[in-house]
Amino acid sequence: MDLFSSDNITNILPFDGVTNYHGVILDKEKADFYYQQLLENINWKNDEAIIFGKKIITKRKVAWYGESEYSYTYSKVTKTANIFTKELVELKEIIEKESGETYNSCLLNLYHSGDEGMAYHSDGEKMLKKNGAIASLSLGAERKFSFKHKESKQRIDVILERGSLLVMKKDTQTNWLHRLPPTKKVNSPRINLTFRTVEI
Ligand SMILES: O=C(O)CCC(=O)C(=O)O
Ligand SMILES: [Fe+2]
Repeated sequence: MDLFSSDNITNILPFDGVTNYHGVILDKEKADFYYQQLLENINWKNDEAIIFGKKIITKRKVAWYGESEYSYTYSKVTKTANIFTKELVELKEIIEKESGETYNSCLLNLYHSGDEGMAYHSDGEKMLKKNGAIASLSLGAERKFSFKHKESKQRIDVILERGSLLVMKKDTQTNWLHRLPPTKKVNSPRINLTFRTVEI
């Protein structure tokens, strides 16, 4: 396999958006190294969200990092970002080079097993740069990821391999929802990093 080549980048969406799957961009050794580092050194917290007016705590853990300690609102709860660690700066540089885009923040998700996932949504928070690229790096267990068109309801599935990069661009968030479906087939953890641009 030719790592770091741009030959095999494909837009997995048939229309109304551009979402490029770059395949595996980190070799096994690097993917394992960063997975372990992030598992140990990230300030993981159970996510809080307000759903139908009630505060809920998710099993999945999350963490927000950025270039400064900006405050942000996610799932109707306001929090403060952590400052990028050395490993996150390294990964950001690798991903910026691979995707040809820049980012100033990162949302990390830790799914302990296949029981944990994320429901259909699009990433359209007000603070996010409109139509800015969102680059998703997957570490640990391989999981299925699904898109659903908001009108036609067409579904597109992709397997996010360990060390792979998926970049959602242009009007993807306007026209498509995405989710990480729970699965009985996976019983080991996965870490996902989504690099984004927030307007501070
Ligand atoms: O875990 C993933 O692959 C995606 C996470 C996601 O969609 C998000 O954090 O907005
Ligand atoms: Fe998302």
